Amino acid sequence: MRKSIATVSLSGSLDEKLTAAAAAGFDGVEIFENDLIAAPMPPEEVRRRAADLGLAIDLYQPFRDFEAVPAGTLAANLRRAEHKFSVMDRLGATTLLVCSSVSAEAAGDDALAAEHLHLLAERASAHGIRIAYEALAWGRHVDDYRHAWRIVEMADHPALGTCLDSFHILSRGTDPREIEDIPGEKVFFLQLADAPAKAMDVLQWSRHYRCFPGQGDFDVAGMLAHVLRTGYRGPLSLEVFNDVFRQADARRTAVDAMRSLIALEEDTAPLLAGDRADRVPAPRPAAAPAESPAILHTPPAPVVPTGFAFAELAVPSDTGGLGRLLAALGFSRTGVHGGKPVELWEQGDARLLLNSGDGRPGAAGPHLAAIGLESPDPAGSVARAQALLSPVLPRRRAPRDVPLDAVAAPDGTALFFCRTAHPDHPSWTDDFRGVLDGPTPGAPPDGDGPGPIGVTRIDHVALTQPWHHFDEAALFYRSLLGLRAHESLEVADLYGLVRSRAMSGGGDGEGDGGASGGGEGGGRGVRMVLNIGAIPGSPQTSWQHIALESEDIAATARRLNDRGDGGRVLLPIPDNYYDDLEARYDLGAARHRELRELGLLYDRDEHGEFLHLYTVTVGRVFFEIVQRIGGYQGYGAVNAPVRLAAQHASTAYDGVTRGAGTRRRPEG
Ligand SMILES: O=C(O)c1ccc(O)c(O)c1
Ligand SMILES: [Mg+2]
Repeated sequence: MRKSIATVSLSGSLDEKLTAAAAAGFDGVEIFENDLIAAPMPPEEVRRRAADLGLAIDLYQPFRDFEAVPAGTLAANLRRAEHKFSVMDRLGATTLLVCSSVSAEAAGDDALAAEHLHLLAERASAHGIRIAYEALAWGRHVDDYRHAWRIVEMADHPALGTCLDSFHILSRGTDPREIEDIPGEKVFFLQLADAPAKAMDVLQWSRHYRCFPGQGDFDVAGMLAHVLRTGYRGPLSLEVFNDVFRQADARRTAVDAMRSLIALEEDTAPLLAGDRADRVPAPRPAAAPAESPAILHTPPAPVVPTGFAFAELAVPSDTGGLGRLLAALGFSRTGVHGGKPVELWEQGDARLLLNSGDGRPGAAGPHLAAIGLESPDPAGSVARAQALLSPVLPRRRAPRDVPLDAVAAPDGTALFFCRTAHPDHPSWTDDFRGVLDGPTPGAPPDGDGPGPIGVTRIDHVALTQPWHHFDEAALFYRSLLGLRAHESLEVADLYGLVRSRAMSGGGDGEGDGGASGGGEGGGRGVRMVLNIGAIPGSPQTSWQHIALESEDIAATARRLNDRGDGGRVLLPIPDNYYDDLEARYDLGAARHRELRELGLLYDRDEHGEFLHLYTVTVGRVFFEIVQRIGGYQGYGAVNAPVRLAAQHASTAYDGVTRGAGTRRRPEG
């Protein structure tokens, strides 16, 4: 369907807004009056500029406090309207949004409101203009779309219709099903916005917290399906008042906005496809056939990753402290790239790349630069990513390298789509045939490392997003990879509150813990966690981490401690944590003692239990080792505050000594 965006949703001058909307592929815009008033261009030039950019001006808005007023005010309001009509003539805009009155002068008199709107529509039609009447959720007398529609119906003028706005409908919990009682040709406009669930004044909620569909808690797709069943075929237009978007880069916001509409169409299509023929309204003269879900454009289907191929860490110049940490954690250096300073480290099916040639300038030590995802169809993954407007990275990194498909996530992380060691597809691991320049650090002279500790695979990867790009990133990863988003959590840090959202998918046992394995490539799917990053200048740190799976974490922890590595590389957990754990759960004295001695953290959910431990941090990165027992679905978020506090107490790891401020740990 045609896609539009209100200029109020983007930052900058009117010209910057139009440019950004066009660059992101929008077909049209709603011009918000304040944006025009403040613009140095006359309306004719705005019209030309929009036309040059290929943008239609689909709506001019808002016209406020018009209806059901005393006679004197009505005369003044009609005069005001005539001025707007002439501005619209100059702009070439043919639909004016009138929002329900908030004025104390307005009467709660539907017949009077209808009479006045009829008058307005009559004046508008002389200019070839249509009036779209919208119920604001905080309108003085009209705050419900059904009420606005009753008045429009009563006014009965061909140039008068209604404007539906998902925020006003869904914020108040109004039943959206009655939308289907409105004839599609009387829905003159459709505005879409999502919002996070909040118990607050609806006007403040609307003006500050709206977000793009898929980024909040509303069922926007469900509402859109109702609207499309009326036969409405006008634009899908985003009208998002949001404090962050008002400040953010307009071009980036516009891409985020477009991605959200593409994903919304995709989410809505199956709702319409399920329509029975007898539920589809008879086609109305002015409307396109309603039975065709093909009106919704859908991108290539997601190729859900079946697992992690690798995680790539950028390290400043030599692998140093991080290499020693990996060796202590039982990884072996098994290969080096033929043409670049990139090492492959492995343990079980967990593969890590240490790239010392790709440090981002100014990056504070090692950071997670790329994620390799196992894809049953790497080309399909890239096609999906492109359809969702993610930049595709150059396909071949060097002439001899195995071709690897990769795209850039909004946070700069590169996502590679891999087919590891599969007969039909070249494997990226073939690039790692270079000659190692010595044994794994910490290894005996002839050995390849101090030896594995039972790590089997990457369980999940946690990325930190700048606070103002969190919703964008969550929508990106979820829609691109076809993952299911879990509930948003808040975790207390010593110096802040970390918002955290997990997403997962692609496992054979998805939804029941994914513990069964099997499937293509033994895929158990991917789990990712997005955490909100620190506000610049805050002592909170934007850590990233890689969680590794062990099938027997107690044995893993014991092995680390027995060889003296535990005390060096593990994050110490305070005794207070274990005292509290004993109060919360009765796991038996022996088990409590073991958890305390080994420094393991514990959680459980309705599916099973979770045991985990953390390493110290190198640069921005640390590792977690986890064991999921019986299909536990979470991430141990309840323990994150203890981890964050311990991390603040522990200084950066140099590969030799543990940081200051740490406390005793059994050394085996
Ligand atoms: O917040 C407002 O005033 C406002 C104005 C116009 C709209 O379409 C709307 O949804 C809200
Ligand atoms: Mg609106």
